[in-house]
Amino acid sequence: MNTDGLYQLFKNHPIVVTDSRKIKNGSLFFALKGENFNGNKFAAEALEKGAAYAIIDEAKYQVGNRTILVEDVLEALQKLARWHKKELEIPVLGITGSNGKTTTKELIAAVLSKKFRISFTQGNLNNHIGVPLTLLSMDKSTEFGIVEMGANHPGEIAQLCAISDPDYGIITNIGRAHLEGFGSFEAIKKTKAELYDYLKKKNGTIFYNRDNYILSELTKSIRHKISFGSKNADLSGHPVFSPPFINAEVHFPKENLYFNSKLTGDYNFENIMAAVCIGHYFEVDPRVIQKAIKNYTPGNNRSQLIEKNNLKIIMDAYNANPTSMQASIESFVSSFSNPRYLILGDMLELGSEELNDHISILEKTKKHSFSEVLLVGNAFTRAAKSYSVKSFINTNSLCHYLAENPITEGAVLIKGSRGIQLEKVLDVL
Ligand SMILES: CC(=O)N[C@H]1[C@@H](OP(=O)(O)OP(=O)(O)OC[C@H]2O[C@@H](n3ccc(=O)[nH]c3=O)[C@H](O)[C@@H]2O)O[C@H](CO)[C@@H](O)[C@@H]1O[C@H](C)C(=O)N[C@@H](C)C(=O)N[C@H](CCC(=O)N[C@@H](CCC[C@@H](N)C(=O)O)C(=O)O)C(=O)O
Ligand SMILES: Nc1ncnc2c1ncn2[C@@H]1O[C@H](COP(=O)(O)OP(=O)(O)OP(=O)(O)O)[C@@H](O)[C@H]1O
Ligand SMILES: C[C@@H](N)C(=O)N[C@H](C)C(=O)O
Repeated sequence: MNTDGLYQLFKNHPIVVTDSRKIKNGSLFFALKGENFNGNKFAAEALEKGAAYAIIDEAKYQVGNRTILVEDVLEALQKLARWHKKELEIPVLGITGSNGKTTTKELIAAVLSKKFRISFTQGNLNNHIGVPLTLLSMDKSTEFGIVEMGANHPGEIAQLCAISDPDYGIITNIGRAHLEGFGSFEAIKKTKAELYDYLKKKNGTIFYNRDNYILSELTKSIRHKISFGSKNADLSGHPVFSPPFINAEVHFPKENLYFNSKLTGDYNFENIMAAVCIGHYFEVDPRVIQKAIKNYTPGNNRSQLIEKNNLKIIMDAYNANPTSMQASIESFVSSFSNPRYLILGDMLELGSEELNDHISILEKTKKHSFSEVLLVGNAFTRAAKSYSVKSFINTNSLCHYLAENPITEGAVLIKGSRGIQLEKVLDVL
């Protein structure tokens, strides 16, 4: 069946499900292939459980007339999403970047939802499957779409733009994340800039951080652009540190307004400014924007402040790369004095630069004084050999150590890649 045909089915059954364990009545089940399973095998089960149709790409799994055979299920899902976006005729804002995509997206969503009926990426569903699912969750009532786009290899943002067809875009920043898949910083830059390339071609509008040199350079040839930042920007403001939270004073044409947040980490200033700028552009009342920013509480181990026993814990264990780890440590140092502790986990997916990048972080930690630096993971353990810091092969070993040697007071930064599971440390603090 072609995309037009599928779209007719989708119009009558506008709920897309990709997991037979989570079937909804009357839904369309897309039988994806993944690392562990072949979704085709669950087509019959999905239909039994109430799916209206199952979209498959292996003829041997056809059952009756409610299995729809396509060439490639993933491709069919992506094409359907693109078709749907065109049919909806709503503006879509695309967000990519190395760090801060989800936080910025959540802040923008909080702001724009005060004026529009919006639909936006849930959690981190930002890849070649998550982006189509996000688009297909939008319906006729949606007035504005916000789509987060993630990448760990070259060309991926162009592919996601082709699916989501954004009208507006923002790159949060470009840093050294997922170097293993990209191969080089230049490749990261080129891939992220694919969002600008796409918008340039369709005369779309981009929002960018004027303080960021790389982004300012990349936007030079773009016509429709709106900047934010600390100076010389269309909307300027400056960070106001209220440790451990970061706030912003923003200079609107007629007044200066103060934006409180529940976000730790001074790097969140740019995320807040992005949301304020985009809200202002779409004419959300600045005082309404203030409230939206103030009410946003980060979750899922992203720059969270947790107070436990006598400790102030910055839980930042959702992900890590050289750029964000450096930003996190710097912000921690300017927020807290001793007693302060660093618990750092490996930064994953760095490829051949792994050892050097971990050593660089240790060099940075030497410039400040900490009550203790505790490291977790293979890369940090190798890097730590010539430093007087303790390292542990995994989080469980660190937990055993902390149970015997508790941290009793002060501030603790917990930062590491998702795979290191540093959040488990919270149980023993
Ligand atoms: C395909 C899928 O959605 N898989 C999810 C599923 O995995 P599972 O282990 O169950 O098996 P398979 O993937 O092999 O299964 C194939 C299909 O079979 C279905 N199925 C299985 C068993 C059964 O009984 N019935 C069935 O119907 C199954 O549902 C599959 O459809 O569950 C896992 C646990 O919940 C999910 O983790 C897994 O999700 C995959 C990884 C996925 O891609 N999900 C997207 C919706 C998504 O957007 N996920 C994001 C990840 C975003 C991310 O990491 N972004 C990076 C950058 C982007 C990199 C990109 N190149 C990439 O590789 O992803 C970033 O840094 O931001 C998320 O989950 O957060
Ligand atoms: N503007 C920023 N600059 C540097 N680091 C940041 C910035 N914003 C967030 N971070 C760091 O990145 C972590 C994850 O934030 P967030 O989930 O918003 O990023 P993301 O880009 O969506 O991540 P992912 O690619 O894994 O989805 C934060 O906890 C923080 O440590
Ligand atoms: C969690 C995932 N989106 C990610 O960013 N992974 C990297 C490798 C990390 O956890 O640091």
